[in-house]
Amino acid sequence: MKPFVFVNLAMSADGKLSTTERRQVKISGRSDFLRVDEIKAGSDAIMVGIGTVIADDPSLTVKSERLKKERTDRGCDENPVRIIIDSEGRTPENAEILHKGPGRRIIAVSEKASDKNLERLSPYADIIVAGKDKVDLGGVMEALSDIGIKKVMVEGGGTLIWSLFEENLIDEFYTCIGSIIIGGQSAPTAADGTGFIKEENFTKLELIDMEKADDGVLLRWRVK
Ligand SMILES: NC(=O)C1=CN([C@@H]2O[C@H](COP(=O)(O)OP(=O)(O)OC[C@H]3O[C@@H](n4cnc5c(N)ncnc54)[C@H](OP(=O)(O)O)[C@@H]3O)[C@@H](O)[C@H]2O)C=CC1
Ligand SMILES: Nc1nc(O)c(N)c(N[C@@H]2O[C@H](COP(=O)(O)O)[C@@H](O)[C@H]2O)n1
Repeated sequence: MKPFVFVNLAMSADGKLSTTERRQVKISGRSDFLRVDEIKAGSDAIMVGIGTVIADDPSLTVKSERLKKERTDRGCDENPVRIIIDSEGRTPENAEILHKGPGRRIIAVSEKASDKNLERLSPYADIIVAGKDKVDLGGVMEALSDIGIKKVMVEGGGTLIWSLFEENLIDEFYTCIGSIIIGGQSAPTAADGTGFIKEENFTKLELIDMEKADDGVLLRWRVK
């Protein structure tokens, strides 16, 4: 069993998630910020790769007081369970995600993570060990389902999302395309990694919704 998994990203009109320096940039506008807060508050868990934690130092907290209250009124923590995919347990101890706002944190590591790192991180997060070198994402999804997590929002970045597509673990894919060009061959995109080579392996999507969002457009796709 696996939870329902959806990706939400903001990308530039040329398909970039940030700059070649992998610096966090503002891509979407105010109305998208509010939409993202709503879908985050409606999720049981929110997942990012260690690359995003190191580049952006996000907190991944729910921002609106109303949405936080709605969560606590229905018996949930203010914030969804925050999950980091981090083979070696490199997450910095002072990362925002480990400190800001109440709620459970999980760091999914592989067997490569040192005991020292596991000891270092265990005061801040529950640890799931899955996979030999890289984190076994299918195994993590099963473990999440076993602890009652039904809906996972993936915030990025492109390396993690690529692996989730490759392993057919994504159900829906939402992108807010902003009205800027970032450019740069090595700037991250929505699905980096090795890429599919054969057309028959491409992930096929069905467009379920599109709407204007500020100066950009929000596209919602379902994986066929
Ligand atoms: N615009 C937007 O909406 C967003 C933009 N971003 C941007 O994306 C960039 C970060 O993305 P990126 O560098 O791709 O990093 P990711 O956040 O995708 O993290 C990737 C890392 O996760 C670890 N990992 C462990 N197991 C796996 C696995 N099975 N598959 C894939 N990864 C695994 C690897 O590190 P290890 O081997 O050490 O475990 C890997 O390098 C930043 O520039 C950030 O600003 C990020 C989120 C949203
Ligand atoms: N939805 C969206 N729009 C943008 O313009 C963005 N730059 C991002 N980036 C991601 O949002 C996360 C920030 O989380 P916190 O505010 O710290 O909770 C982070 O992962 C960014 O990469 N998203």
